[in-house]
Amino acid sequence: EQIHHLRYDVWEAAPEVQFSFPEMPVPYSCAHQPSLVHSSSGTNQSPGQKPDCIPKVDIMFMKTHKTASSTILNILFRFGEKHRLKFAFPSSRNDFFYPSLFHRSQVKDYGPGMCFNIMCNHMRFNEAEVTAVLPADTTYITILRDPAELFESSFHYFGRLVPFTWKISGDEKMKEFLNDPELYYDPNGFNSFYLKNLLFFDFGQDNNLPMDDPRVEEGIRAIARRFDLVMLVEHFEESLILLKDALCWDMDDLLFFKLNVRKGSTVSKLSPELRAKALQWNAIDWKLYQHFNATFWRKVEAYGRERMAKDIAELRRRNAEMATICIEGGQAVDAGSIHETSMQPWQPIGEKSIMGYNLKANINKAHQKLCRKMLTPELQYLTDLGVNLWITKLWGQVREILDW
Ligand SMILES: Nc1ncnc2c1ncn2[C@@H]1O[C@H](COP(=O)(O)OS(=O)(=O)O)[C@@H](OP(=O)(O)O)[C@H]1O
Repeated sequence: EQIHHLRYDVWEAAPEVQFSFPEMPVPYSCAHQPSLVHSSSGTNQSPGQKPDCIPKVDIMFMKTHKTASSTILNILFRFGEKHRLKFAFPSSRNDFFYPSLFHRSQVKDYGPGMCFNIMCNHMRFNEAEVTAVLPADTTYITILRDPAELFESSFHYFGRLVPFTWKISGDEKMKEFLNDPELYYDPNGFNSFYLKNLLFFDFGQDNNLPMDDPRVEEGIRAIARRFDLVMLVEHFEESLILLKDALCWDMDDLLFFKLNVRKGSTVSKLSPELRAKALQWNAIDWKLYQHFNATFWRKVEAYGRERMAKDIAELRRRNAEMATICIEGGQAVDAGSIHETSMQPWQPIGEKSIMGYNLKANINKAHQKLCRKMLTPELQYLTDLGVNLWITKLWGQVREILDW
């Protein structure tokens, strides 16, 4: 949930300032290690983990759009707090000036040689700049979603920020668009990337390439080379178990509630025909998804199907237990029914479709803090972690005044 249109109004109005820094690679982690030393003594090991398995704390999470990435962010925020890690955050807003390509100068408090452990906010990926900020052995992770579902979600969430959609008539705008995309789509149109190959664009690639352009394959290969783990929304729990394995984490670290979920009535059903059209329209993302779908299942295979099933059952049991402990009514509710403003998620323009949670009253002391963190939406959590989101807040206030 972002404020991308402001990028142009506020930031692009002034020429973009790109500082140049002396090259100073970050050779090793700067983590505070007490809790890790503790776990390496074997007292905090998950069953099935090697005794010398020390949690990895240097992590780059490429936060793609509409891919359950806010749920993963919440997991990373809690992990970072638990181990007192240093986040490379943006300043003044919740993304690294998306959709401009990432540059190290966008990192809050950045200076040459500075060491950060976790980078996880929305950005347009730019490998050379990202690797300049993080330790050399950082683990790179990301998540993809079926491009038809992603397109549907993005059309709902960002459609109004893409001016060429304004001329689409009727109630079923997405269907209308997919029936003849070329009639409406303008590759140079403002915010057009939200509606074509958004994943490929997020990875810093050109989302308008024809399929036979060699840069499509090259782009996919570059992502495969850089990322250690590519998760899939459709197999979210399997993805988390693979994450636990890749990072030597505990099951405790994976507990989550689904965040940024839309109410069912605002999800447009994709008929098989419409789904085929959405995949054809987002053909690069479909190729990307298929590639990493294959590597994903090879990883599951290597992990062991039975072991995976056992771990998923355990994760589900633990999550259900947490829902009973933390959530009033045990599930997400519409924005209008959320009592605390600090639990209100950011909404798309002109909508109140994103659901949120109410904390249970009288949660036992041992769980109070964890429950609140698990249910706190991204913007509020970022503020709690010390990011001053003045641009985001200003935009929120403008919207309130205009009743958007
Ligand atoms: N755990 C889990 N499993 C499966 N799906 C999940 C999960 N958590 C969130 N979601 C769905 O992800 C969509 C929100 O994605 P993001 O948080 O990445 O959105 S954003 O780009 O940060 O705005 C949003 O999809 P839509 O509801 O289709 O819009 C969420 O419902």
